[in-house]
Amino acid sequence: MNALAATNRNFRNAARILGLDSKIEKSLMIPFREIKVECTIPKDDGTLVSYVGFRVQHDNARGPMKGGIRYHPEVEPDEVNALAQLMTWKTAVADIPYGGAKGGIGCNPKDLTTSELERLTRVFTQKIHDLIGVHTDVPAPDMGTSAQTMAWILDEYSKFHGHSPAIVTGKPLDLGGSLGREAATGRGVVYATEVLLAEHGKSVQDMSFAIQGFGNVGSWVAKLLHKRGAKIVAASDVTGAIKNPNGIDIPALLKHKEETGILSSFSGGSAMDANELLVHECDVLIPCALGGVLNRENASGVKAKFIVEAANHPTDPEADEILSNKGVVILPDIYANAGGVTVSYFEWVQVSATRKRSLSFRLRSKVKMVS
Ligand SMILES: NC(=O)C1=CN([C@@H]2O[C@H](COP(=O)(O)OP(=O)(O)OC[C@H]3O[C@@H](n4cnc5c(N)ncnc54)[C@H](O)[C@@H]3O)[C@@H](O)[C@H]2O)C=CC1
Ligand SMILES: O=C(O)CCC(=O)C(=O)O
Repeated sequence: MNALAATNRNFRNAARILGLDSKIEKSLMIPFREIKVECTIPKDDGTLVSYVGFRVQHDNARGPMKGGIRYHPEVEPDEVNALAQLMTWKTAVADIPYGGAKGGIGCNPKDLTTSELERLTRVFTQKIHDLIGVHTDVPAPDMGTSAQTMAWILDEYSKFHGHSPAIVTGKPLDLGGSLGREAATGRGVVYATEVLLAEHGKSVQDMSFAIQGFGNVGSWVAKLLHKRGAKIVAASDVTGAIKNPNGIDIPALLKHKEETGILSSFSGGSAMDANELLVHECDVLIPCALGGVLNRENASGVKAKFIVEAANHPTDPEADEILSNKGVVILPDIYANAGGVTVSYFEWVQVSATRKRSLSFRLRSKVKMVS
């Protein structure tokens, strides 16, 4: 199902349960602003290449709009709209004073060199700089982007508006980033999983896990679960999947991935088809990659008793219904993965407070010099 249709359907159901006024329901389904920009850059060999960049600002009733920037070939308007809407609900669930936004560029970052990625990020920032702002819309990393991407945005934005470290979160520590932001989404997923299992009289040590996606979120989830003594029986990324019924040695897998870039060639498990991971034998399935991966085609084959949505909207509404009928417990994305945006909020507050202190210090020094 189309990502926006799915998100709207879930929202309409929630609105009905809440007894939300139909006029408010309608206004919340229409985004505050949708931005679409052309981003043309010279590649390293001098040829020009054009991409389309998006930023959807969904709602700002509770505070500045907040959400990641994704670089992925499947980035398209409906998907970004859906993700922006989810950010509004997520910041409300986490009770942080933000609204929701999301952005992205339809590109494959793996096909671009570092300097091409830098040029693309800077051009995108030039196109949107007057529509984002420290108190209006604050981007962060998402799939295919990182602290480095945020540093480029910060630098480019600051050329127009003066040094503005609070314009992005998830930036490098040297530029005012927060300790723990990189791990925060995965850590939040693990805390949420522990609470969910405890409610069912279980603990992570008793359970077997399958993890789809081994990037920022998936690798932190795996690392932290493994540290707690959980058994991870399957893991995947875009290059393939591996399984080991006795539990994968996660630190060794992380090292292997860093050295080779290929998860499925790890000798501590046997390779399997990446799609198989979703229907692999396990107690808890944690999708940490793309949206819509659980759908009517594969939902009936899911063996897990619990699904923790670390990715955004990994379960489409048709799959939701099939899984619920099977008694599978699903922990929704807007709760399960809210650790990232929560630490982003702390980073934003810290850097804003530091900037205010340093401005008032500079002002006091000037007054002193004058007097
Ligand atoms: N980074 C963050 O702080 C947050 C991320 N999320 C969500 O978590 C998910 C993952 O984000 P990140 O880890 O940041 O992205 P990332 O770019 O660091 O990692 C994505 C991972 O997914 C894998 N992948 C891509 N296609 C796949 C496929 N077809 N099958 C299996 N694996 C595949 C990639 O190989 C990579 O390992 C996304 O849905 C994102 O929106 C949610 C909240 C915050
Ligand atoms: O940290 C942030 O501001 C946004 C994180 C994000 O994009 C998400 O939670 O999906």
